[in-house]
Amino acid sequence: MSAVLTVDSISRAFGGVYAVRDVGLTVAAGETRGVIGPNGAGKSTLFNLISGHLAADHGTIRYRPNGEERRIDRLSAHARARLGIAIVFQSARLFHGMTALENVMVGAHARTRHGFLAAALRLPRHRREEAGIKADALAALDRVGLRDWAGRPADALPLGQQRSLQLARALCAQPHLLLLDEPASGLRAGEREALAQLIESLRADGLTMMLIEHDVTFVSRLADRVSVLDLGRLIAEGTPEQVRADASVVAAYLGRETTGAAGWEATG
Ligand SMILES: Nc1ncnc2c1ncn2[C@@H]1O[C@H](COP(=O)(O)OP(=O)(O)OP(=O)(O)O)[C@@H](O)[C@H]1O
Repeated sequence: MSAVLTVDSISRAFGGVYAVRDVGLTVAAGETRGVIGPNGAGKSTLFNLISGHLAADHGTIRYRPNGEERRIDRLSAHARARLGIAIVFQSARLFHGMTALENVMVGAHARTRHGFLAAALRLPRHRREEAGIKADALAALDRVGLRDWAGRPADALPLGQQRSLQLARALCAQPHLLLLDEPASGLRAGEREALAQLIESLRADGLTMMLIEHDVTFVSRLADRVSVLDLGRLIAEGTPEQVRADASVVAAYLGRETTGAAGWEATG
């Protein structure tokens, strides 16, 4: 199967300390890739390097949503978003005081062609585009099970549904590669299950995803393959079963993080 994403020897340091060091990985079309590792391993930094919210010091990133492969590591985050790379950040970034629908529509405006002037003047082409965005936003809300919440204030949603709303905002752009940074963190059991089912259904639709997750049971259920980072380096990669049996992975968790070790053992 062809690769959607090829990261080659990517590095990024902060104040002389590597957050990500010489990491290379390939994500196949339609794959769900888990990314795990102890606190501070470099997982979020890796995602920001892929989405363009951080610039790499070294290394290349190539992307092939369909057809031709291109180098994207010098492109802005906005340009990468337009090419279909969407990221859902760990912390909720909703626009308060807006409805659920408006929150999704604001995300979609980033990719409109006519821009601010046409919107400000309310030109016909803008109104047509606006109607299209609204339809896409409603479809995205429907996809995550929030269609009935479209007109309600985003702040009124429980945390689990706020996460789904962020996912809807990402899906509204019809991405080819979706990066999810700990989408289940802080959720209650029922909310986690709903989120897992949603991710499974996106996977069944063939969407290529990368998923940072601390809970090894959760990631093992969802991921085709798992990449393990520790202290900025990629220390293991394989199926969930393979990485769980990898001595260096077990050592990284047991050595540095009590909660991680507990989560690890719980998977048996
Ligand atoms: N903007 C920044 N400025 C300085 N240091 C940073 C910055 N972002 C990340 N780091 C450092 O880089 C390292 C990797 O951090 P990162 O957030 O990528 O790890 P992580 O694996 O996502 O951790 P967690 O599981 O705790 O979210 C850490 O030592 C962190 O302190």
